[in-house]
Amino acid sequence: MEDHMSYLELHNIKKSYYLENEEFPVLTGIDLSFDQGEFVSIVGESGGGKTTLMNIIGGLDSNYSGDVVLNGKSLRHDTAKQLDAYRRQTIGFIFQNFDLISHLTVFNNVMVSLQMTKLSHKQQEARARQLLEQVGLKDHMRKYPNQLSGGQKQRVAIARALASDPEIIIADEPTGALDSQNTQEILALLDEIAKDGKLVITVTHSETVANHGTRIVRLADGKISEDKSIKQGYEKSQANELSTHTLRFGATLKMALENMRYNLKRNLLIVFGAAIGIFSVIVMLGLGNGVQGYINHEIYSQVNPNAVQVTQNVSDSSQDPSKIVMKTKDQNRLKDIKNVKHVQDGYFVQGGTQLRMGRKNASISFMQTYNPTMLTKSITKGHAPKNGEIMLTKEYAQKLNKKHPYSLVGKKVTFYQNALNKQKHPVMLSKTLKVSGIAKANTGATSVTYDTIKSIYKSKGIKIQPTFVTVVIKGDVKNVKPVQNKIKSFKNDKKKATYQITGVGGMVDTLNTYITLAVNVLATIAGISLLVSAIMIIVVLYISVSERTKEIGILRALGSSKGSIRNLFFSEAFFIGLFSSALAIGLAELLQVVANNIAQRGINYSIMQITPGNIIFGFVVAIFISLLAALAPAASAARLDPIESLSYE
Ligand SMILES: Nc1ncnc2c1ncn2[C@@H]1O[C@H](COP(=O)(O)OP(=O)(O)OP(=O)(O)O)[C@@H](O)[C@H]1O
Repeated sequence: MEDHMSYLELHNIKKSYYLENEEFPVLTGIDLSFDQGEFVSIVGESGGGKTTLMNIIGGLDSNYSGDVVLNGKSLRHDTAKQLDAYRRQTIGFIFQNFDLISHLTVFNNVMVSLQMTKLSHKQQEARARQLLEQVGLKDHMRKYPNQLSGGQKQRVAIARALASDPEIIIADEPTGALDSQNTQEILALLDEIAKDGKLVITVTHSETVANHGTRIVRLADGKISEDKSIKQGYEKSQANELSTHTLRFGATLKMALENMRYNLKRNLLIVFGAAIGIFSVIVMLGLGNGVQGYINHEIYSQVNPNAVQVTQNVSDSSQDPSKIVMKTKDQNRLKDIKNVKHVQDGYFVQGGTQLRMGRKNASISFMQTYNPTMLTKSITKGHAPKNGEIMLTKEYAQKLNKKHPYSLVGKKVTFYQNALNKQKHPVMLSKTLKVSGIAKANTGATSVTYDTIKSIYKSKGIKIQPTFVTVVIKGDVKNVKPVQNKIKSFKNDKKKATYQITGVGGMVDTLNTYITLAVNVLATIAGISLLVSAIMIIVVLYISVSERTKEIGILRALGSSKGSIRNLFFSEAFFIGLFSSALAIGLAELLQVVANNIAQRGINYSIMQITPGNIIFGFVVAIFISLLAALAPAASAARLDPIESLSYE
């Protein structure tokens, strides 16, 4: 009859394993009570269910019948989160095979547990140092587990188990892998812990270990066959467990970094592989900007971007000449558009034009009135035509003077033009004009002023009306597009566009649309390598999960929640994304320097222009894709069963 309540009580614990519906009972009704200050050894034949019982006591297994009661409170109804907290705070595990995390130093192995306590970072470090000194590892803190002897590894495990100052230490064959010398030392440490008033429960096959404790419990056929006290238990501890929380995101980030550093070569390759995709996308975007800029630069060096030529939209090719006239009504409408400075009359002279100078002739297929779309800087010699003057392209000037086309500037030429008069009779117009200047080869450049052409026609009684107008736009080039869009938006009664934008302005617009399209297609193709990168990251993370199954089991035993395990892999993916985008951007910038250097020499223009927006885009896309790729592997890591993970080889 119990007249007092023990610290830890097991009530009628039963557990069976099932293989294809066949029941294998392992524990068939265990009743035990333990108190603080006891050092209990559980012995029994192999396969007798000792480990199974420890997993139940340790909160790793909740699939049993019966009850575990801690300090009067049953674990039965604890949620998964409460069991995590129980393992973190109340239980310290020590395993036969030490189960240290191989990519963390001795110090950091202990820190993993301490990071789950609410101590400040300073206090955590101080406690890690103090615990390692306590187990005699003062000089080995910076080593990795594979640089330690078996006995030393087990001391690290003990220091780690003590991190949160838990009340219960569970040691499953803690000396099973050790020689007799080390066994003695580890037993002495466990005895110390019990003396401090903790409850130490070990599973053992060794009589030496069993005789070292205060009590021996024997298991046979799933039941307790013997329970004997060999020594008086120690005084119960006065110290309190430290309060804890699960592994925080900052800690998982740090662990992910340490893991990447431990497998440096492999991770560098992964980062490099992932960088290729981002690199090609950024390069494509940068080249797109550059090519577009270059083409616009080339075009705008010959024409004025702030002026657009507008005609009536005569798609139905009707021969009615009155339909192509830009009437006052049209002009006023255009003048009223926001940012339009003024609208200027223009006239196309098509066919039947001849120039004569001395005995030389040049026939001109197309000519228009001089207007502000032409840039004065495209005039190589002389100036724009004034009234009574004509500007020639170099091509036509050469027809009149092959050797010295520029010598024509200032000379007189006779202009002949076939036309129909009011009575529809052919007449020949003629007028002597002075050559004002020679412009770069460009069809629109052979030109006279609107007033000049008007007066030439008027001399034969023919009245002309503007066949196009030039709309001049105020201020910045960025005002041009809205004006163009507005012009295109006017509709006639057939719901068709009333006007058409002709000349280079319209062409630039179309060209830019095509370039943007081409760049997007290329960037999408480059994006396919992003997909390859993403698949690679998924594969790598799955491999990482299976490689680190044991580590996941250890972390779960130490009390990390599923969420922390998930975060561990998200952290790793985050770094892969971050580092690969940084590498990709670095490489792209480097390529940009080289490419622009070459381009400057060739075409005098920086052909690759990576914008800050492109860089931010690269970072965001890389990290987003990496995190997306981590979704499935991280979830599968979090789903792993802690007991199975711990026994994973
Ligand atoms: N996941 C499992 N599925 C099926 N059977 C299991 C599983 N885990 C353990 N067992 C079985 O339950 C029994 C008890 O196993 P347990 O590991 O608890 O024994 P043990 O007393 O710790 O043995 P040992 O002293 O050899 O370590 C064994 O027969 C084992 O085969």
